[in-house]
Amino acid sequence: MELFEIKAEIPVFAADETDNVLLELGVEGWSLLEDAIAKRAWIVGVFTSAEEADTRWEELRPMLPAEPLSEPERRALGDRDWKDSYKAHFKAWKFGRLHWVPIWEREAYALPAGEVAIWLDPGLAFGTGNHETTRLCIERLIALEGKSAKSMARVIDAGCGSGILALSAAKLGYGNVEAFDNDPEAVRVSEENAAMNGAAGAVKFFTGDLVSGLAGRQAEIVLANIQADVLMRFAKELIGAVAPGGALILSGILAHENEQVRAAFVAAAPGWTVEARTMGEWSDVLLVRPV
Ligand SMILES: C[S@@+](CC[C@H](N)C(=O)[O-])C[C@H]1O[C@@H](n2cnc3c(N)ncnc32)[C@H](O)[C@@H]1O
Repeated sequence: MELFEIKAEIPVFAADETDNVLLELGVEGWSLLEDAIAKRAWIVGVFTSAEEADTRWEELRPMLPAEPLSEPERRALGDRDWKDSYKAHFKAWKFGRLHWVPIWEREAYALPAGEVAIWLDPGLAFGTGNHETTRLCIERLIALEGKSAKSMARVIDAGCGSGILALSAAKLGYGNVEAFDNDPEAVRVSEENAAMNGAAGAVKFFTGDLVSGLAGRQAEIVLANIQADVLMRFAKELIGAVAPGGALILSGILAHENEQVRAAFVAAAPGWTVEARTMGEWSDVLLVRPV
């Protein structure tokens, strides 16, 4: 059965109210999509024909609590289950000798000899690598290769989402990788992804937040791709988890937030070196603790 998606951006301040309207009206076919990091929201409908999508949009539009920011975009999803529509957004990509590939492309994917694939099904967890915030972390992780003996170095992935960063670290040869998320569904997805990559024992995934997950732990590399305000709120815990000589990679930071995040961490970790880079509208911060 062919399906059609209709998608309109709405003001993020109206996201909760829009969700309530959908619930109260009991309207089927619509859902709310939020990007908490980018602070954007969309209303998305999936219907069985383009005409139905347009009719349902005309019915819904007057009931919305706020005007959409633009006219809706329409596209054919093709012959697939709508629950799997997230798959349309995940495209294989590579950096250095690592490739991140949707698991449903496993049979057909041509992996060059000597290169390494990480097969992923992110499900509803964040982390395909198609987002700049993940790529910034991966590029830092690869740039840090060779700075410490990987078999000995410890890695912590705070806010692991699909497990992409932790699994990448394991594939790069880091021998002691731990990863956690405060969303148990993300931990479940990460464990499934680990199993798909034959890395079930290579990474310890667990449910935890930035306090419980970091308590009593230190690593040579600590990765945290979480939004800026959360990073700053838990700066003490993140800094405390970095071993002497180790690195803290922070991402999920909009470029215009970078200065504020950097200032907060420099104040909390005096004497550490700090650098930052931007990718599109996103940025990272790398802090290195003196030995
Ligand atoms: C932007 S995603 C990053 C996922 C993955 N690490 C990546 O780089 O693609 C942020 C993740 O952090 C988790 N998260 C948010 N706040 C958290 C907190 N206080 N403690 C632990 N995890 C948190 C979210 O559930 C989400 O899975």
